[in-house]
Formats: sequence, C-alpha cells, structure tokens
Amino acid sequence: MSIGILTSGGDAPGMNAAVRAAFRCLKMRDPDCEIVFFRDGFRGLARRLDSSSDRNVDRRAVRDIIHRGGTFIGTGRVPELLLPPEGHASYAERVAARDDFLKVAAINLYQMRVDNLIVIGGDGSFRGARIIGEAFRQHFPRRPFRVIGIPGTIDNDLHGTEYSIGYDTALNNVVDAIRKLRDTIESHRRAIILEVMGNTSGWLALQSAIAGGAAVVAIPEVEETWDHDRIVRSLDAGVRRDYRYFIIVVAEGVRRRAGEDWCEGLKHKLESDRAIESHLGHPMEVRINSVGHIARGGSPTALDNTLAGLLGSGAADVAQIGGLDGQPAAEGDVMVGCRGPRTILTSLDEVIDCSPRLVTRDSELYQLSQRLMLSAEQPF
Ligand SMILES: Nc1ncnc2c1ncn2[C@@H]1O[C@H](COP(=O)(O)OP(=O)(O)O)[C@@H](O)[C@H]1O
Ligand SMILES: O=P(O)(O)OC[C@H]1O[C@](O)(COP(=O)(O)O)[C@@H](O)[C@@H]1O
Repeated sequence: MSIGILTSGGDAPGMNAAVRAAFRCLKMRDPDCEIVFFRDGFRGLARRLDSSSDRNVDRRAVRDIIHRGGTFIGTGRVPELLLPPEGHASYAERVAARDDFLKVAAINLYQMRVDNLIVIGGDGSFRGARIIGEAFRQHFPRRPFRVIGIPGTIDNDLHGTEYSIGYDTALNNVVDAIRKLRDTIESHRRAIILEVMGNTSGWLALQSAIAGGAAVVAIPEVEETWDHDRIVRSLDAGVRRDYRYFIIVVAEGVRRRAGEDWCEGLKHKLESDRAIESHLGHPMEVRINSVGHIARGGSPTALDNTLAGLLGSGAADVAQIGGLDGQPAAEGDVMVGCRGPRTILTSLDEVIDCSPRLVTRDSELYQLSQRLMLSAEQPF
C-alpha cells in the first residue's frame, strides 16, 4: 500500500517542510513504503497520473526545499468540487461534473494502492478531502482508506489546532511591512490604511496590528471595528496628543462585508474631517496600501518549520501506526494539530463543523487590541 501527499488551497510557507517531515518519518519507520506526491492540489488526483503525480518518490525529491516558501508539489483550487445552492440552474450539471471528478479520483487512488492520503491545507481542502474519502469508500468499500489533514493556511482559522503552518511567517511578513511603512508615513505625518489577507477571519490582521503597534484594526467578524466615525474619533484623539502618524490595519474581508469602497470611504472621511484639520493645521493625508500575496511569500520562519516538522511527523504516525506515537489508535479521517508543543488529533468532521474559527469580541487577542490601540476614550 502507498501513502499519498498533496497540498491544497492557498499556499502557506512551511508546507514544504511538512511534506519533507512526513516523507522522512514515513521512510524512517518503513524504508520500503511507497510515497506518492499528487501535484497541484486535488487536480493531481483526477488527471493523467503520469503527468500529475510522482510515484515512489525517493529522498532526492525532498532535498533542498525546507527553506523555500510556497509548495514545491504545487497547490490549487478545484471548482469541480464546489456546488452552487440547490435549485440553481446549473445544479444538476455541476453535481454530475463533481461525481465524474470524484470517480476518477477514487479510481486513481485505488490503482495507486493509496490507503492514506495526507492533505495539507485549510478547512476548504478538508471539506474536499472528506468527499473524496466518501467517494473512495463508496466505490471500493473493501479497501481501507483514510484522510489525514495537516493544517496549512496563513489565516490560522482552523478548529483543532492552536496554529496552522504559514501563519507565523505571514504574521512576520505583515509586521515587517508595517515597520517599513512607518518610515515613510512618519516622514510625511500621514495615516496609512493597510489591507491584509483574511477574507473570513481576521486573525492575521488582528495579531499583526497588535505586534506592529497599529493605531486601529478593522476585522470582518466584529462589526463595530468597521465604523468610520469611530476610527475618525480615535485618530482625532491621537492628533490631539501629537501623534505624528497612524497605521490602520484592515482585513480584506471587511470590504466584502462592509462595502468594496470601505478603504476609500475612510480615507475621504479622515481627509475631510474638520476637527482633525484644525488640530493639524492642514487636512490629514491618507494613503491606502495592501500587503497582498507578499504576506504568503518568502522563507518560512523557524517556528513554522518546527510546527511543520511536528505535524508532518504526527501524520506519518497516524498513517503507519494508526494514531500518534504512544497514544491510542484513532478511527476515521483525522487532522493532526498542535496544542503548545504537543500534537493532538481531532476528527476531520469536527474540524470541518467548527471551522473557520473566528475572532469574537471575547477573544483574548481582540480584548488585548482594544487595550493597546488608540481610542477616543483613552485618558492619557
Ligand atoms: N465546501 C466544499 N466542498 C468540497 N470541496 C471544497 C469545499 N470547499 C473547498 N473545497 C475544495 O478545496 C479547495 C481548496 O479550498 P479553499 O477554501 O480555497 O482553501 P483552504 O483549504 O486553504 O481553505 C477548493 O478549491 C475545492 O476544490
Ligand atoms: O488570491 P488567492 O490565492 O485566491 O488567495 C486569497 C486567500 O488566500 C488566503 O491567503 C489563504 O486562504 P486559504 O488558506 O484558506 O486558502 C486568504 O487569506 C485569502 O483570502
């Protein structure tokens, strides 16, 4: 039997180290075990296998990759697995296309004798992997097959793990961008609105704003953070206290929820606010920037690579001995996560049901942000 590995969804720095760790730990326990890399996410499962997968890879395949960002086996998003709402005009056609995709994937996995599929990605990828597992078991009920998830997403929004691979690197990249922007906005006494990835969840925006010393943060989950007037009042309080410049970090999902022109609207309000103008002696100047995909790029941090090593090793344990080393065997599809420096297993169903894990007003990081950032109410 063989073990398949793929990376899926948004690439996240440290995915390479996770593939390498899984490979090394699998081979360490059983040098004869066959490992297959599927290329470009789920796409690699349902194409001509000679061009979309690497069979029986040897150790040269994972050399010289631990320091590289991205994912050397490729990732992707596969729309065939997503269905429109029931009743949509193309629903039946899309179900048929999805079934075809799943059937080809199941046959390919069967022919390659894959009994464990390690999927490194986020909750979307785990939803996809779950239906691939279901299709496999439906077509080949007598063959054992298990999905083992490894959390890899810069959004860090998965239930069942404290951290996902890629988050720490993205966080450092964003904080680095904030520090660079400080130089120019301080020189010009400006405010900057900096958009950061995070369409559904605001963890990256929130934590980078805290670590980067931003004045204000806006995240999709907490509506009061979108309030332009509240932000204007906070910056006015800062202007009165002779702050030279302001950093406003906003998660991309705020535009989706509060309106596409959210950043431009805020810029206009700040630039035309009379109270700020009278304290400054001139209108405030605001610039809008986006960290964009740069947040996902570059070498993984030591922390991300360590986490990747830990989780890759845990996935190898599950594939070969049925559970984490020294712990009881686990049934069914699972995800390997971390709690502190320890690996933990959670059923994939539970991970999917409870993800994305969102920021709430009670989250410690959110509460901390409210204590550390600028506000109209601050008494000093
Ligand atoms: N609800 C879903 N059902 C089935 N497959 C899904 C679902 N959501 C996502 N996927 C599959 O997983 C891929 C990656 O999902 P995505 O949400 O983009 O990334 P991530 O895994 O990082 O959350 C999608 O392109 C799709 O093929
Ligand atoms: O431009 P892309 O590749 O579609 O990705 C954008 C999305 O990918 C992410 O960086 C990571 O998301 P996933 O890991 O869930 O795929 C999000 O923060 C962002 O919304």
